[in-house]
Amino acid sequence: MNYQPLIERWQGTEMNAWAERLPEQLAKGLSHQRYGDLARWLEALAALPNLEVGERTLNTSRVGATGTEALSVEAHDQLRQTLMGLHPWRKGPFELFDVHIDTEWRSDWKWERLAESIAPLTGRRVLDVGCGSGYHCWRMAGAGAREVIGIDPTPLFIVQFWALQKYLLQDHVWVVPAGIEDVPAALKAFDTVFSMGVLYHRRSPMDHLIELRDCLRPGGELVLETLVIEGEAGEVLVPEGRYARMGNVWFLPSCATLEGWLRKVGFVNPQVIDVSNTSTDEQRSTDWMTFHSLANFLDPEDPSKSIEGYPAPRRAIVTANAPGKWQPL
Ligand SMILES: Nc1ncnc2c1ncn2[C@@H]1O[C@H](C[S@+](CC[C@H]([NH3+])C(=O)[O-])CC(=O)[O-])[C@@H](O)[C@H]1O
Repeated sequence: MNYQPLIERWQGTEMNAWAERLPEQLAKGLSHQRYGDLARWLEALAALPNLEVGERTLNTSRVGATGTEALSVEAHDQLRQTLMGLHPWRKGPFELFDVHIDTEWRSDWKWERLAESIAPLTGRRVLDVGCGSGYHCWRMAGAGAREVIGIDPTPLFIVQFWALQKYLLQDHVWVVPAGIEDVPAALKAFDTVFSMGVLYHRRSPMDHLIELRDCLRPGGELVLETLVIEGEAGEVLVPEGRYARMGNVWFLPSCATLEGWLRKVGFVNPQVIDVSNTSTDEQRSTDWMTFHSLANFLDPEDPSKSIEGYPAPRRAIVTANAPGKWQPL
């Protein structure tokens, strides 16, 4: 997990402030003292076999790599077992040398819902906040982005990213162990910023939107995906306890409320590009994520409700622009 090339790439550019902070963030975000399982995950990473890659696919549903020739049964099993050592795999799917990593989420479905409705990523510098193991980061690179930086504070996902990167070898795709609060203030360096599945985890949604705005270059595009409720402008659900078994869920606005929040903090032209109920086909337990999943988080008598009696998960994707005129890099 060598971040030195990224630091060198950023030095002396508009990313310099982050280059200076990154060593400290890495030490904190990948600390063996804080994360007891890290040593085991790093062992799995080191045990991945060296395999010759024939083709890499970044712009299809199953992101991954194929070999120049079929793997032996033993090599296939070794790869599968080693990758299984990084359980749970939540975001995907991936396919490495015929090993299909059937993740908890069909993240490709989310990508399909937004890909045609966002500003083309060609040549853009992109930030993906809360990127997990980086599934969407590779899709962004596959769509032509010049540089993709994912951030996620969960160290297992960082190790999963490096496991995939061993075979995908993209020098313009990085996942950094950091939260949005670790991005230097007012960086204004990204052409497109994605925040998907993060806003409802933030105690202060307005502050999150402001942080996202301040990552963007003038006129840059925000792609925001979050849980919403049906309702009018001004309506918002703040679940008192858990929501769909998640403990850290704060604000679920209606789409109209969310658009109002975006305008209030200075975004222009908010557009709802998709609203979908999450199905138990999209989020489910698999061999690669054996814990409970959405089906266990819904009311067994009435799947239109969460197990706590709130409306079942429904997600909206909204785009909006930072103020100003966007110019290509
Ligand atoms: N402060 C933080 N800053 C950044 N990320 C955070 C923070 N706190 C938690 N996360 C990370 O945000 C991700 C949220 S999942 C969305 C994944 C992907 N985007 C998806 O849209 O499929 C939720 C979902 O399943 O919807 C997790 O990987 C956390 O570690």
